[in-house]
Amino acid sequence: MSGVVSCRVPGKINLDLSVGPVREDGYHELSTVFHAVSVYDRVTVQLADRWSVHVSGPYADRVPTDDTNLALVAARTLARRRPRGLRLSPVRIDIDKQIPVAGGMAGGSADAAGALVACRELWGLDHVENDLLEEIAAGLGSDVPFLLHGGTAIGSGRGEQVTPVLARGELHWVLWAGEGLGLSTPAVYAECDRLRAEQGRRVDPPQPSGELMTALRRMDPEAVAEHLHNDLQEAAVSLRPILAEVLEVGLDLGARAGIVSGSGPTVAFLVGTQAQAIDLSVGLAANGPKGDILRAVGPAAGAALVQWRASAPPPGPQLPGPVPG
Ligand SMILES: C[C@@](CO)(OP(=O)(O)O)[C@H](O)COP(=O)(O)OP(=O)(O)OC[C@H]1O[C@@H](n2ccc(N)nc2=O)[C@H](O)[C@@H]1O
Ligand SMILES: Nc1ncnc2c1ncn2[C@@H]1O[C@H](COP(=O)(O)OP(=O)(O)O)[C@@H](O)[C@H]1O
Repeated sequence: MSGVVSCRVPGKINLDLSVGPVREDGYHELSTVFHAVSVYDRVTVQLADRWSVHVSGPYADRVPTDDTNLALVAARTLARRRPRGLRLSPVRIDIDKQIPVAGGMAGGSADAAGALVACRELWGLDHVENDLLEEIAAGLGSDVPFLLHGGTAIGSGRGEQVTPVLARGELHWVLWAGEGLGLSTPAVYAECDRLRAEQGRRVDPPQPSGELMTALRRMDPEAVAEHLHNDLQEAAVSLRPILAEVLEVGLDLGARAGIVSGSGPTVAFLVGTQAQAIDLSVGLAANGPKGDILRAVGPAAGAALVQWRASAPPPGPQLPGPVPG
């Protein structure tokens, strides 16, 4: 196969994040409820003479374009799983980055999942079934398998074991992403451990919340709001105290609940309707600490192929405007 293949992939929030003890491999045992939301990156791949990645979009300047870019790592990892004797061309990867970076929304993992799905198609790797793709995804990062699935799902183990949750209907979210506040995931887990040790807290094995599962089956925003929970929130607020203010302003403005997403610092507010989401977005923009405000609906579908073009467009005249990556 040749041409250009594009994949659309969502960001996630965690409706429940229960962090257990540290394992021997250094990871924490988790029970989480992932929820994909309608904020999407687009990952486009095409055959090229050499490996490269180019990033555009509002958060492009915060994404590495060297060998550490997770989409590039994913494509190269998949290429190593080719059948014996088959030679695969390197690819050029273009990412339209709409998911806030280092925000607890798993944008890097999303790009990795998108690159896996797009490159499998581009290279025609039909032997790579979904199970194998998931195994490769898990090796790339704990959140990556979920971004292949999307929807709402329980994550167990270190988060890489994904079981879909039956949930009908949709939830409306307003997301606040602070400018320049990015948090490193390992630093937030370490702060969580530090706070637990300082307070002498016992750490129990993590459990999914039965009440949240029931609320999700009915997709009742009020009941879901009551059972949102994140064990990393205290650590994220400890490292970025402004998040306490963001949560307070959102709740004062009428959100049913607010929660730090994953390791943060993105804050997700749950509201009842689209109209309430618009009201809250306007209120947060006017009264909240400075940040990007995004409206989203969940659950969103996971990594999905959205475009095949026979060839790359010929280089056109240089028009003023955003410079392509
Ligand atoms: C916190 C969560 C919640 O969904 O997401 P983000 O907020 O980063 O998006 C995840 O657990 C992040 O998953 P991901 O970002 O894929 O992490 P990985 O690359 O696998 O691991 C990065 C580092 O995070 C810590 N880590 C991660 C997962 C886990 N169960 N226990 C951990 O202690 C470890 O320090 C590890 O070295
Ligand atoms: N394609 C990518 N998109 C975003 N970040 C990436 C990417 N590849 C590598 N990274 C690195 O991963 C880090 C974590 O980014 P991200 O996945 O957005 O956050 P989080 O782990 O909080 O969900 C970033 O700071 C960045 O250095």
